Formats: sequence, structure tokens, C-alpha cells
Amino acid sequence: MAVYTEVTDDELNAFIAQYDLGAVLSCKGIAEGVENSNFLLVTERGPFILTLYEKRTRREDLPFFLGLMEHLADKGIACPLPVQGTDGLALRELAGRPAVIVTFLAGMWPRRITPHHCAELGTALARLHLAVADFRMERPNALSLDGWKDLAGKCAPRADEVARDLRATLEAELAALEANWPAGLPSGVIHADLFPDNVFFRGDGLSGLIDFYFACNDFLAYDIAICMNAWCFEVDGSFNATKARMLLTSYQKVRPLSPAELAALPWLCRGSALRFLLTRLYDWLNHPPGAFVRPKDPLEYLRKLRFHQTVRGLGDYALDDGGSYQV
Ligand SMILES: Nc1ncnc2c1ncn2[C@@H]1O[C@H](COP(=O)(O)OP(=O)(O)OP(=O)(O)O)[C@@H](O)[C@H]1O
Ligand SMILES: N[C@@H](CCO)C(=O)O
Repeated sequence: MAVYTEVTDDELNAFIAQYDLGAVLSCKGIAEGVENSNFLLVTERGPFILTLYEKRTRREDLPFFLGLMEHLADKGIACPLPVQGTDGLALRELAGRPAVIVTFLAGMWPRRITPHHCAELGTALARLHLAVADFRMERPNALSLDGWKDLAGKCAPRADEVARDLRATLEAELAALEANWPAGLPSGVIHADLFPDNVFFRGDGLSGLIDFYFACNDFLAYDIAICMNAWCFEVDGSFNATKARMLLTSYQKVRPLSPAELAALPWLCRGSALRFLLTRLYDWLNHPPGAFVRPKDPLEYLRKLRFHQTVRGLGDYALDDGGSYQV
């Protein structure tokens, strides 16, 4: 489970004493997630989430992530809000890790994705992209072309243990992406990890977005490509064009895409597939034996990459009308 760092009762009580949250009633590790240690913390003021930031989340990026959540909440986007201590600070230290308490968001992430979920997602993603237009902090995407090359280099010696010719596939794909990666598309802050487990629903309605710890500046349409990969494939590996249409149509009702953004989607989907293939492959090859967290399957993203490699244009996604299908 995703609790890499244990917290003693004494440490927790001393930590909570810095907030106006009353006494701790309970604090339980949350099994979901793979990146950070998360606890459901219940105090006399109600439920909160306590997060201790682990390996991939760099301390120097935390003011960007916390500032972004505050900005989004201020704009009416339902997302966790960092809780400040009595000294006005939200970011502090616990058990040797940077740590933050954020507000608890009610809802459940969808286990079985329907086209309706994708429509709700499209609306929320477009609203997010509009809401960040005046967010002034910046964070370059460390997991774009240069970051992929770095990860591919680290994985190369053992990549073929995971799939036949994977090393050569990665090298060829990196070269293709380098030659074809789009330039000049509308950019801004993107979520960059908006998988189903980061999107909460209450009943049929989307109730909030969580986990902004990969957010960064990049092409806005790249966020759509990440969502197409994470939401629009079935467990048997097939691409579900209806889900992608719902996603694109509802996104475009809030923020229409330019022809250049639509045309770039196949390459953005390839890049996004490679990004998650590489981080999963790295974790697969490097997770400590006996660790509680089960690394995610890199081959799922190799299959998605292979699908996108066959795509020559939006027509191959059955999206040649740019997803202007009426929901
Ligand atoms: N603000 C919140 N309100 C309610 N539940 C939350 C909140 N933040 C996190 N959780 C719970 O904790 C789980 C893990 O959180 P999160 O996705 O942020 O962790 P992570 O380790 O960064 O995961 P990931 O693998 O998605 O990057 C979520 O699936 C959810 O159940
Ligand atoms: N969403 C990521 C894990 C969290 O960073 C994945 O599924 O690979």
C-alpha cells in the first residue's frame, strides 16, 4: 500500500498541534496510490488527507503544486485545498518528509468507465485549462522529451527482460517523437496525470479532481492525450472511439480546440503513451523487493503505444470530424 513512511503517534500529535484542527481522532494509511504516502486523518474538525511526499515529488516543486490547488479552488474548481497551520504555513515536515494536510474531497473514482464519465471529464479538464490562464507560477514538464530520453537510457540495459526488443522499440519511438513533436500549440498548466483514480464522482456527477503532483507547463492538448490513453481504452486493449468523442466534444463546448491541436493529437497520444510506459518500466525494474506497492503494468502502455503508431490521422480514431459529434 502507498505508505512508504510510517508516522509515530508522538510525531503526529506534535505535528497536529501546529494547526487549529483539534485533537486527532484517527489516522489510517490509504492503500491506493503509488507515489506518496497518504493518510486519512480524522480530527475534531472532520476528515482531512495527510500527505508525506516521497521520491518523485521534489521539495522545490511543492510551492507550485500547493499554489496551484489554492488558485484552482479560488476559481471554483473542486480540488483539495492545503490547510494552513496557526503560523499561516501549509508546507512543513513530518517523519523526515515534506508534509501537507489538504481538505478531504467526497466522492469515489469510477471503477468501470462509461462514455458519460468521459463527457464529465472533458468538461472538467477544459474548465481546469481555462482556470489556470492567470496562474503565474511555472514548472517545466520534467517528463517530456528530455525526461523520456533520460528514463529510456536508465531502463535500456534491462528493457528486453520485460518485452522482446523493447529497448529498440523505445529508441525508435524516441527518435520518431523527436522528429515529429508539435511546436507552438496553446500551452499552460496541465494536470498531466488525470487518470480515473484522480477524478471523483458523486452519483453521475464529477465531484472533484485530486493529485496535482505532476502538474506542469506544457501543451494543453497533451493533457487531452493523457486522458484519451487513460480513459478511452478497454481492458482488452481496444480503443473506444465513443468515449474519446464524448471527451473531446464536452471539452470543446468549454474550450474549442484549434485545427493544429486536433491534428497534433496522434503524436501527443504517442508521447503520452511513451511517458507512462517509461515511468512504469522504470518502477517495474527498480521497485525494492518486498515493497508493499505493486508497480503498474508497463506493457499496458506498450500496447497503447503500438495502437497509436498505426494511426495516421484523426480518422483512424474515428474522430475525423474533430470530435464535434453531438452528445
Ligand atoms: N483530498 C482527498 N480527498 C479524499 N481522498 C483523497 C484525497 N487525496 C487523496 N485521497 C485518497 O488517497 C488516494 C491516493 O491519493 P493520490 O492519488 O494523491 O496518491 P498518489 O500516491 O499520488 O497516487 P497516484 O498513484 O495516483 O499518483 C486516492 O485514491 C484517494 O482515495
Ligand atoms: N497514473 C500513473 C501513476 C501515478 O503517477 C500511471 O498509471 O502510471
